[in-house]
Amino acid sequence: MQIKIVKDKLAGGEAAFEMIKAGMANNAKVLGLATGSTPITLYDKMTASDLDFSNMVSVNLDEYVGLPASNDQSYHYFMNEHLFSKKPFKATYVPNGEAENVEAEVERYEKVIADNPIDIQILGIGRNGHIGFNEPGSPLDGPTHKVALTQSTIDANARFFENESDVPRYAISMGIGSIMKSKEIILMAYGEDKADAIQATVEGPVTNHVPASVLQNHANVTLILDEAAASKLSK
Ligand SMILES: N[C@@H]1[C@@H](O)[C@H](O)[C@@H](COP(=O)(O)O)O[C@@H]1O
Repeated sequence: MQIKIVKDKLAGGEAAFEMIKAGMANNAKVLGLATGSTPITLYDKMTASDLDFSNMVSVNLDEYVGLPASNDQSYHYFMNEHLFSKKPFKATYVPNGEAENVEAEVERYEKVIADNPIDIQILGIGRNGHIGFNEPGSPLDGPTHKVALTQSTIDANARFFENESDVPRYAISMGIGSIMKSKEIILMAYGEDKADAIQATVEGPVTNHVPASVLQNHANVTLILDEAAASKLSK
């Protein structure tokens, strides 16, 4: 793993942007995209730039089950708000959380990934080490699947909803196996809330108790961290 320590999340977004730009100059065509607060500075940088994404395809990691795309907490809404409404892409894919048949949607989405192999995957990380919505205990080689969110993730997301009971309990997520097929992976983490997860990801054993630790087995991973997120690393 390569580790880049940056001053703050603005510098982190810029560093990730430069890597995407270099990847696109090197023929990258498919970006794997993430939601959460972490990638916002990257998306801001992308929308402010004159880099042309109209030949690029994007494939998002995950979506809540049961939230309509019009709900401002859905990941469809988030992506439109922060990126897609401002930067045209050739095609953008996000799992359909409103699908009546979730199993069929999971299969359709895995086919989307197979048809659009991801060149550069952007990741954030949950406080418990989850990537996408692959919670601790997820198989390290699994495909897209329906996930029951853990209480820690529900609690972390509760601040965005009026009541805790409004937080969705399920999501559709790209599997860890699907993520690991990406040619290049950029994981960003900022703030001391993420320090334990980053320490376990980088220095702990590869275990599905810390899903991000599997990235140790990937040949091309860069972690972009601020000082606080990197503060528990031993070197
Ligand atoms: N499914 C998303 C993840 O993709 C994201 O990495 C995580 C951390 O969010 P934040 O970046 O807001 O800390 O939140 C959610 O669980």
